[in-house]
Amino acid sequence: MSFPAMIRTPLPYSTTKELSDSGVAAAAFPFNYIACKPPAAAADDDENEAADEAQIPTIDFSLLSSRNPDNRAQIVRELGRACEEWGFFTVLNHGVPVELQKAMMDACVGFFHLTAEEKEDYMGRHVLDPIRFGMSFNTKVEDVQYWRDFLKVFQHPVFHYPTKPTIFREVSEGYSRHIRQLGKDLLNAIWESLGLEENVMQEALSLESCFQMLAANFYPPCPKPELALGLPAHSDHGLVTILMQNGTDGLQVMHNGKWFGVKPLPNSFLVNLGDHMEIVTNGRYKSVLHRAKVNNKSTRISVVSAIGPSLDAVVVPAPMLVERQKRPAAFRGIKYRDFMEHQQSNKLMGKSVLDLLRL
Ligand SMILES: O=C(O)CCC(=O)C(=O)O
Ligand SMILES: [Fe+2]
Repeated sequence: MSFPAMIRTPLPYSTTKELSDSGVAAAAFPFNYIACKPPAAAADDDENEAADEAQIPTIDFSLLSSRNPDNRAQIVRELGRACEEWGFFTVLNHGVPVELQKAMMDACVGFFHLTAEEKEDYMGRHVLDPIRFGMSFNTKVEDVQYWRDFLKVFQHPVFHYPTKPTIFREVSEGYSRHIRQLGKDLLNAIWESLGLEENVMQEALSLESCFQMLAANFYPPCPKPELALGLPAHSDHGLVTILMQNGTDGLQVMHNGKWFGVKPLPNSFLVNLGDHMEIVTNGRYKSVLHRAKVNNKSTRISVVSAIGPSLDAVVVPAPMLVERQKRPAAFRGIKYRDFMEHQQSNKLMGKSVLDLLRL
């Protein structure tokens, strides 16, 4: 087995895009980007990646507003099953205009194509800063860097936007409103699937001032995709995450101990449950581990909307569920802001932050 030549000193590129565009990593792959074992040593992992065709649950969102109560009851049951068995599903007929999705994707592309100097305004910021650009996940604490640039923008309860490209403001304002409504409708159906009352949950999580963040991920072509990762295995911090991507695949979700490659259906959103869903349901609906692979052919872009409780909410397992499950609360409460800050300031590692709260 031959290892590629490796660079051991830090590289003078301020973004992953610049590094990819430069072509230097093709000649000598930078040592600090090696996140995976070389293929020959990773035979076990490869076996785990076999099952791409498996059916990820699909939810026809239009049935949630059906006049026929049997249709709604049926889809709520299906949603509950998808949450319980996968923590991950595809949403079809979601009502978000396809032109708006495309415009949002284009605005994100426009941002990543700004010069490194223009993006630098948003670099090196605190993890709770409402607009933040960076590479990898958190370069301050990581030994391994991930093959990714990102833009994170807080959109609710206060709407923020980067000033360039100028179209970003208008497009992301409309997109965030549609996605927030989709998220709220999904949450209400999820509460219903558990027999929880909408207004009780609304109050417990202060959902009128729910936190919403847009994270745009830019994974440029990587000359050694088998050695690098776009993002390592992790769960998201919020309640639900709603994801769209450009035409390039790379997302994998963990299901029954195996990695599943996700190939989204046209005009669909992928939804995964976050750690706060696991906390509030006392472990009944679990957050799902996922990761992003990279490839050596084309840039992959994912645009991810995280929807969570109010940043000031202290989330605990819903008392009604705890009572019904006849087992004690499995998590202690923490303010959502503190949870998020902790996750974003440390190395991204599986469910490491949620694990700290287990009782
Ligand atoms: O790029 C993807 O598909 C996943 C992104 C992701 O997991 C995240 O931003 O939290
Ligand atoms: Fe994620």
